[in-house]
Amino acid sequence: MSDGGGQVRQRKKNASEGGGNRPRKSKFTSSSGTGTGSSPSVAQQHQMWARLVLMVGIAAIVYFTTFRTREKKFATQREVLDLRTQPLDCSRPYLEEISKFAGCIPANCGRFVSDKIVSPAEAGILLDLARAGFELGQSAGGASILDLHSGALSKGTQFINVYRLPEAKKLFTSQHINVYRHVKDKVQKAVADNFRLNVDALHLTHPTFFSRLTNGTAKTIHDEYWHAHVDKETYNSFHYTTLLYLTDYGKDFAGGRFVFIDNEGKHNRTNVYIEPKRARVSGFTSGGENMHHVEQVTSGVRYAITISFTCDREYAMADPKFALDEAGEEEETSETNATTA
Ligand SMILES: O=C(O)CCC(=O)C(=O)O
Ligand SMILES: [Fe+2]
Repeated sequence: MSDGGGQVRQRKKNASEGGGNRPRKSKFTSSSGTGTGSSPSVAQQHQMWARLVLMVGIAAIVYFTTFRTREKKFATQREVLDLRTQPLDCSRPYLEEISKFAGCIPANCGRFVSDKIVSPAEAGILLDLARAGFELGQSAGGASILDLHSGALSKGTQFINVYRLPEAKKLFTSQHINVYRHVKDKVQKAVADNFRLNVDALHLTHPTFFSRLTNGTAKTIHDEYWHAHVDKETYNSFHYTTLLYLTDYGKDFAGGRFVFIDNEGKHNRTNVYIEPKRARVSGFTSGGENMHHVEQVTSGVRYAITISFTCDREYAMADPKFALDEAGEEEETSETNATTA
């Protein structure tokens, strides 16, 4: 303590002596190399460091108390969930729109996850179907889609119509078709039950598609699957989104968790994670209350199906016919939808 006081007094004295003599003093300092002139003393350096550390500390406290991201696990890989739900307030635009559709208005907006709607065997059959489909075409980047309704299949940097490929005839068996329809019906019922809707007021809509995600470098915008988005904004027709996972996070692939981004006020957010698991179904209202993204896959292959529903009859879509027996007819009527990824 007393040393410090002495130095302060000494500095004051030096300063008053310095007066109009600065050039001479600085010459002396540089030649002697003692560092007593313009270079800070050790005590001064300590003081500077202390101030810097204090400032960084204060900045860190301000940052971490102002911008906070919490993390919650909604469904982990190890759990086997009958049903887990999270009610939420609907976003205003979603509520305004959905209010027009009697029988299709949710009791609450929100989200659910269940491992009991689809059996692992059914998911296995759909995985075989997906693998067989993606044998015929894949994106040059990390995200491929196969839409069995429109026939759209990623190929290189474009989309082709899978139903125009002769090989497709052998691929899609009646077992595949039946399981696909049955699974869709069960998922539709689960959405109706969870949000207390009239199941007949809910219609399958497009795009409903298989996805295959890898860590491949994105070649087009369709490969960039990891951006945060609101489904109602990305796909105008959606009112309820469901996802059926066909492969396992942590076993078949790394990364690739599904993340809801819950913004609480301006600076606080909670990331709510769903770890994909074979046969796991998640469902949620497609408005701004359920902003989400998919983490980038870092290794392996992630397969899932996005099954989407609308309340608007105008956007309703029939089950896929896989009408390969009437291929000629299909070729003319199928539209390649290149906007799904
Ligand atoms: O595959 C997923 O987990 C989510 C995909 C997605 O966000 C979407 O299809 O809109
Ligand atoms: Fe989405």
